[in-house]
Amino acid sequence: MSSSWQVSCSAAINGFTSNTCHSRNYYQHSHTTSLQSWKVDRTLLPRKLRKSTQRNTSFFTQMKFVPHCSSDLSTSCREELPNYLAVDVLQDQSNTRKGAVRKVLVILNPNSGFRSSRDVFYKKVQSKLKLSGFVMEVVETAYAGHAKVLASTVDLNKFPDGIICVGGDGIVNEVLNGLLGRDDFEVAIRLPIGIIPTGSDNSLVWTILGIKDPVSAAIALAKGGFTPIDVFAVKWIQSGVTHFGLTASYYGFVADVLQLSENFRLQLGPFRYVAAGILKFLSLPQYKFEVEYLPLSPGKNPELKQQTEKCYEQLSDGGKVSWVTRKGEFLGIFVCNHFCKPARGLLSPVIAPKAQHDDGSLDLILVHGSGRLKLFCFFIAYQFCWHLLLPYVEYVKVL
Ligand SMILES: Nc1ncnc2c1ncn2[C@@H]1O[C@H](COP(=O)(O)OP(=O)(O)OP(=O)(O)O)[C@@H](O)[C@H]1O
Repeated sequence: MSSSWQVSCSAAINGFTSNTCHSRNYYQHSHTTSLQSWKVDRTLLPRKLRKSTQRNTSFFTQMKFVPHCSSDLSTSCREELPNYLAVDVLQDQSNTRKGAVRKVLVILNPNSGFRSSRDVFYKKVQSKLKLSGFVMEVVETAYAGHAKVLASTVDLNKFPDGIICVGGDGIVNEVLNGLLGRDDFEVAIRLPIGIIPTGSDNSLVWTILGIKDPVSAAIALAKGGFTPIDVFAVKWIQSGVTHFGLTASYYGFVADVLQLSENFRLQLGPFRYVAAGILKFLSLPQYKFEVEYLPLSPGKNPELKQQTEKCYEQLSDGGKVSWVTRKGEFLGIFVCNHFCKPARGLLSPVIAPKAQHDDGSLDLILVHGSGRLKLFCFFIAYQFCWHLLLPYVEYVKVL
């Protein structure tokens, strides 16, 4: 069986954000057959959108996205961002200045993580947001995909200041895809997305802003500001379906684990990943992929020279950048938009230590080979962030 997909990165997000090292900000592609053959056809539209002037101050992300048009991307994204006034989270609501009122839709997933979203939001977060001027309409998701439907149909005029997601990376990803799937996506993508992390992992918030508890997230939201984040797109060529993401796209072992883990969500909650990992490890299939990628030219960023050297040698003559092909057995392929730091775990290792969430490129990690021993060594090394030193691991920045 073969599948083909295309990745394009044609946008950036300003503000804060959405997740995954696990996640659903990441796309999970996997097969359960013993031998997998995938054709990977990736196109990354290289323009970076301008960033918010207020950075790293909140969980609000504001997207500016122009899909599939590299030429006019920069001009299409020059509009000024809404100016979020910083307010004191402790101020009394009666003193809230005119203009500081922020009307937002809150999408709450009651099933996220340990299913504590309701408790966390109503007991610890809501009052703080109210005090800082948020006027909220709260909708609880009733089924998987509900957040996407809400984001794709919401009246943008009713909630001009954004959507706050109370949940994990999956909910954020649904909102992202809902907004980008609208007919008026060019307007919708300017809507900020905020996150109150109550999910299993919330890698996006943790990685990019260093915040993992909901109260800190609420305070960050109250303070205002944006964090720019690139958006990448994964297009399944055969079906024509496109998914957007902020965190990563996984293929091979990790993708299979994420997929399998969904079977244990109800029983195990966040511990489902460990159970699925052990099961998949014990029944490890062989994964065979054909990957084509466009390495980032070292000329564009001298600091990246070392990282891309290996691949750059393979580029064609005349300074013309060409695709690099890798074919064979892989334990896994990671395509990361940020360095992917899991919010849980003792050592908090990162998968792609050089990945930047706002640099207009993706970091590709190819784990060559097959077999449990190699996989075990990879994950042990990963715990100490030594995995890139392994001879069968290739790391390259790609467009
Ligand atoms: N009411 C619901 N019932 C069942 N599934 C839901 C419901 N609401 C949302 N979902 C699904 O649950 C998925 C996971 O939700 P979410 O990301 O909030 O939590 P999580 O998986 O615990 O956290 P993380 O994504 O950080 O690991 C979402 O992608 C969504 O499709």
